Amino acid sequence: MTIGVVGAGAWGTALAQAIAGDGSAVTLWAREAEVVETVNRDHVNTLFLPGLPLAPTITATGALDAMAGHEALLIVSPAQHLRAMLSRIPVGTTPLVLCSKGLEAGTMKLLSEVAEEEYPAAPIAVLSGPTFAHEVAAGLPAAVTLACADAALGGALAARFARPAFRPYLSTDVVGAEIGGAVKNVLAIACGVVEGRGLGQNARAALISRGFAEMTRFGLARGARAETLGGLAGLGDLVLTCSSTSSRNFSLGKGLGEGKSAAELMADRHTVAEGAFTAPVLRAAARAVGVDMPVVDAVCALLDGSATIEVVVESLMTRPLRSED
Ligand SMILES: NC(=O)C1=CN([C@@H]2O[C@H](COP(=O)(O)OP(=O)(O)OC[C@H]3O[C@@H](n4cnc5c(N)ncnc54)[C@H](O)[C@@H]3O)[C@@H](O)[C@H]2O)C=CC1
Ligand SMILES: O=C(CO)COP(=O)(O)O
Repeated sequence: MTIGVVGAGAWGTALAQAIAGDGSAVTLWAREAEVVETVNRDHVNTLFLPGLPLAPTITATGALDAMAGHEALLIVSPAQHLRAMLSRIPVGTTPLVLCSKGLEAGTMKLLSEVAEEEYPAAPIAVLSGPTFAHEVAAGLPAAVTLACADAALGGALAARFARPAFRPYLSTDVVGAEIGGAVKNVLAIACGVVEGRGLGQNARAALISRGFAEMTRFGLARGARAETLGGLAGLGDLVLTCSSTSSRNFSLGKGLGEGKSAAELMADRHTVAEGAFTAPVLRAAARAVGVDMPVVDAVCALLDGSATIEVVVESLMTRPLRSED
């Protein structure tokens, strides 16, 4: 099965590197000419994954036409660019493995719904889980959820991607795998705020736990399975990104906690903090299905500057007492 990877940010590059780990050829589409040049000439992605030597069997291209003819395509564009990217690729019936995390602004759609709209004949899979790109690219052990409604295709893709240090677990719950990855980015911002403002380890653990309750409520309302949300793509990724400044979302929250504005923190960044884009979409999507997500609401208020951290913390802590489930 020949593999193409669309999007040469940190994650697309790390996935190409993992797949090329057994000597496989991988085609990597990059938007930036500098990335195409340095990957092909020096076997390094200077812009998004500097300092990590890449396999020589990775060939970068700036031509989307070159992505035709692969047996599977991994799509790793930022969520808000995914539809536009897909519309420019000759996909046809090629299986698409969605590796981005987010919801589409405007439509509130899951990325699998966007892909299905663009290419109704292409089978869709989702690869998601606790995976900092630099660790995967360095060959450190990691495990992911590989979700595909067609279990046989999911199994074939998982077998193609599995490496001694990269272990996919199978699922048929595409919706659950996607919702886990999209929601955890927003919750990671909240945990970063706790860190930046010095609100303590207890508050962070409470946020992870109550945030997971929100993820579960929303996920179940949208048809996800509880086991998926409690697995690698949900709880696993939530724990990872809520605990480390290696997470761009956590770091964004930390900056907010230190008193900087979202506009200041988002200006000039060339890497993506998906949670900032997902938060208002998720708030609207949750309201549309009648699900209460107070932590997500709080993150939205901090991002748009409509409430201070003190107000947000007080309102979370003084909500009417309720049962935990
Ligand atoms: N970095 C990580 O550790 C992981 C990232 N992801 C997800 O992968 C997706 C991509 O993130 P990264 O690879 O980290 O990106 P990145 O932050 O390293 O790089 C930014 C990416 O955005 C692309 N981009 C910028 N403007 C664009 C436009 N107008 N149209 C299309 N593409 C554009 C750039 O070419 C580049 O590929 C995100 O959804 C992220 O949540 C998932 C797992 C791990
Ligand atoms: O999704 C990720 C790890 O699984 C990466 O998290 P950040 O986008 O917050 O860096």
